[in-house]
Amino acid sequence: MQLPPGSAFRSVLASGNGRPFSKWTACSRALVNTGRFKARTVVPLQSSQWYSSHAHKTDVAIKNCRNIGIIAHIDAGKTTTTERMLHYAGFTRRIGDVDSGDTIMDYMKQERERGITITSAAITFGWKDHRINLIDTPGHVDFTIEVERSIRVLDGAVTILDAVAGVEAQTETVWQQAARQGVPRIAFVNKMDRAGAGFGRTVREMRTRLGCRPVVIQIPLMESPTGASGSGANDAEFSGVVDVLSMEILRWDADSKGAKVIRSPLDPSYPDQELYQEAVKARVAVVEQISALDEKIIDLFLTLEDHMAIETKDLRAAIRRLTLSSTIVPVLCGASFKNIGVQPLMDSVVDFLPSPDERPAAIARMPDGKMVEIGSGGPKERLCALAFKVIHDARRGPMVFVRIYAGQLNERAQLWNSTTHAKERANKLLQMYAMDVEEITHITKGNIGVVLGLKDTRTGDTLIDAHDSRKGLALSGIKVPSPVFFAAIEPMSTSDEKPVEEAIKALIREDPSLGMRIDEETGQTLLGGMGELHLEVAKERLVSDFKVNAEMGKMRISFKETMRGAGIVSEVPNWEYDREILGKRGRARVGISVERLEQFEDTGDNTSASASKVENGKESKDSNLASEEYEGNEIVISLAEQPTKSDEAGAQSAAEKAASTGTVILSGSTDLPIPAIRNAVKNGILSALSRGPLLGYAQTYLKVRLTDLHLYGGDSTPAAISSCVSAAVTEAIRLGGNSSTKENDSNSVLLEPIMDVRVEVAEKDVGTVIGDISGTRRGRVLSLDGSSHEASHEADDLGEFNIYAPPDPTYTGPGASPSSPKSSSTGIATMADRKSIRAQVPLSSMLGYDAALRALTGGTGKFAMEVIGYGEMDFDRQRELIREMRGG
Ligand SMILES: Nc1nc2c(ncn2[C@@H]2O[C@H](COP(=O)(O)OP(=O)(O)OP(=O)(O)O)[C@@H](O)[C@H]2O)c(=O)[nH]1
Repeated sequence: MQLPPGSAFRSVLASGNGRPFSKWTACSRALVNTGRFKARTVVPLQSSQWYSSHAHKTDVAIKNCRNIGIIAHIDAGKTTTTERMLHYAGFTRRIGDVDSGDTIMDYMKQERERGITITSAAITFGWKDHRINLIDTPGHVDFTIEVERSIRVLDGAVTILDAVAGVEAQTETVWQQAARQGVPRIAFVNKMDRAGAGFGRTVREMRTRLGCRPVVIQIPLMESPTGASGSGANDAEFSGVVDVLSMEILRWDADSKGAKVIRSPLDPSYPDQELYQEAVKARVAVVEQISALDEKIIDLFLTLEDHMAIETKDLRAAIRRLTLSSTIVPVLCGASFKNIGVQPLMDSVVDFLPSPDERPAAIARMPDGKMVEIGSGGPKERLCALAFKVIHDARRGPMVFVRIYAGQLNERAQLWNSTTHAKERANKLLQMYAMDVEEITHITKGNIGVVLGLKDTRTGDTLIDAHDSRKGLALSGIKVPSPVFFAAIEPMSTSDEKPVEEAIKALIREDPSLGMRIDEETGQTLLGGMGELHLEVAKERLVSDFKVNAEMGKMRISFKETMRGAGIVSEVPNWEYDREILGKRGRARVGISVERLEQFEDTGDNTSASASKVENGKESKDSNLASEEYEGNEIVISLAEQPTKSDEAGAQSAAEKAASTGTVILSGSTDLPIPAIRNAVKNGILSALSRGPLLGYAQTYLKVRLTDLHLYGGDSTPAAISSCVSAAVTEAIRLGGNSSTKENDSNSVLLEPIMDVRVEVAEKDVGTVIGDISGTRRGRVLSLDGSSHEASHEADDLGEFNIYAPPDPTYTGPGASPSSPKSSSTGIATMADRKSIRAQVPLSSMLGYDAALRALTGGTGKFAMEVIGYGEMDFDRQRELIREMRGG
């Protein structure tokens, strides 16, 4: 399948599971919306290490900050684990229960109703003198930008896996998102109490399906409640963990709801010798795995010559080093629901995940186009913050979640939004806790907080000090994919039109992956989104949160258009525009060239491979100051004024330089400054690209270059320049296209969204599912069982890394350790003998796939998918679609 190079984004789209993703909720928003918002009312809860340590104060040393997120598959236990974290950190008096819907995180209406996470935010709690900012990463794939934006501000991630289900399709997807952004990860294998739990199998799957180096630092403790015969007993249950670094047994006191952790040494005299021997085996494995990767440990090992003699602190320090560099992934286990294993997980967050200053410096683009590092300039560095989330609050206005990359943000600071070029004022600063909201005076570097009072700041914008001269400084923001679905939003009456439009704008400010445009033919307002659920929720929010009267029409796929034939260049060297606009003459003359960008063959390499291709492209474009990317198009406007006549030699060399760099020397006369002209040219190009000639869809994969510009003094207003450029671009596209390959009377072609699909099915269903994908659904199967995936993962060279995975006592399905002693009658084998199919399929063929897959697999199949770009539609489908859309 051909995917042109501009397919820069990879947005997650839809889940193949009847029930969508996570419930971990934007408690901040919920608190506000439900009147639980209590500024200045932080009530210290008793026995909290957090309050006693004062780690919640805003001035916690940066080395003691952790900005982390939990990434997981649906139902893996994210909410359950988070509730325990907050409780054990002393931030909630009681543990909320997911199943009765009374968790801290479960307030937002749509989330309660649908049981999913819609928005993401951050809450702060303390653990062992550290301040942990837990940033929500919603799992539902329709809310892709939520995931991207939270991963963008994370310094580290906890991946929760379900011990019964193992690595699932969606785990892979979110894992890859974190991997693409180089976020260090630790793993927690949850639900170890369930029959069919397979810790060892899950660890092996991490190696084969996630392509990482899992290092097991805990093994499950299985004990008989009757105290019968240790871990080998038939009635053995999950009762704790063995810390193989410290060689200790950890049990949780049920009376204190797991708040008390009881540690006891595991030494050669321990009665359950089977457990002791397994723990020794695990520790030996850790030492061997780490010494192959870390010089300090190999040196220690060569000196001590004993795997058991290397001290815990040395091992932990090495694991930290290797986790920070994303070389290994430490693996822990537990059962959050049974209050087992959460505190060591919190310790691991502190011990193994990076502080903000241990992460590579953030990169920002200076107004002159140069890329610079932000945050490495010491304490005096000026403020630079990224707005990573906007929540609309009816009473207080927008709440903007920011992460500070440099300097400090003070209450009442005058700010400059260098993305929208607008002045802003930080009226109030807030810190969000589990149950409370605290008003604070400042937010320091590396930290996360909420700003009130910002009027025009949107998700992804960069904020700097109002007096900073770097006015256009932009942190590499969150890439916003263009919507792949749209639906008409119909106000109920004319008096509802304005409120509906305003409400949609507010929604888009919160969630830039929504889009709005007006259909020129019907005059309808079209709302675009990343999935059917995404649009449905947006519509519901319009009605319930914004109280507007509107209905939503049928959802449709958002196609794109482009010039037919890769590499084709179409030029309009002299496009003259001379028209009256509102009684005033408008004139300009431009030269434009439009090139259809090269296509590349997506080999089905893992996402990171394709993403890196695009990233490389972006880097090279970034170094060309005149070039910008818009929705897969490249726009090149390099403009220079005419050199003055008095400097003939200078004029000549400037002209030569301009010719060699492709810079256009402005001719004619004008009073407009170059930036204003450039802006007018850009607007003209964007206007032409926003509607294609076939069905009016946005155009993509085009490189549009300004090749000439002549202005006629006062007649060449910005509006005249834009209109002239727009008409020239449209003409170039009309003339372009490869006539030798065109199958109809147009030089343009329709493009459709192409999905990267991961399907998990039982082995017996593989043939049927593959047949369906490659037949009816017009898809291309890339791999079976993640083989190509593994080869191209971030950890390309996993070398001779030997996996250690303990036996799985309650599991005997395929993939179980040979020594697994017991069998399971839970039907889990069907889950475990599953195969993973990876394919590329047009989105239009994936509509309703959830039900179809269930029917094909007797309800056991699962899938996840993300958009990887747009592919050319075949001629018959294009003709059919055009006929349908144009009404015959
Ligand atoms: N047996 C068992 N069940 C658990 C455990 N942890 C979570 N659960 C259950 O698993 C289900 C999902 O847990 P959640 O905490 O809601 O998982 P989540 O990842 O937040 O789920 P979504 O928000 O739906 O994506 C609930 O019914 C929990 O009670 C565990 O350790 N053991």
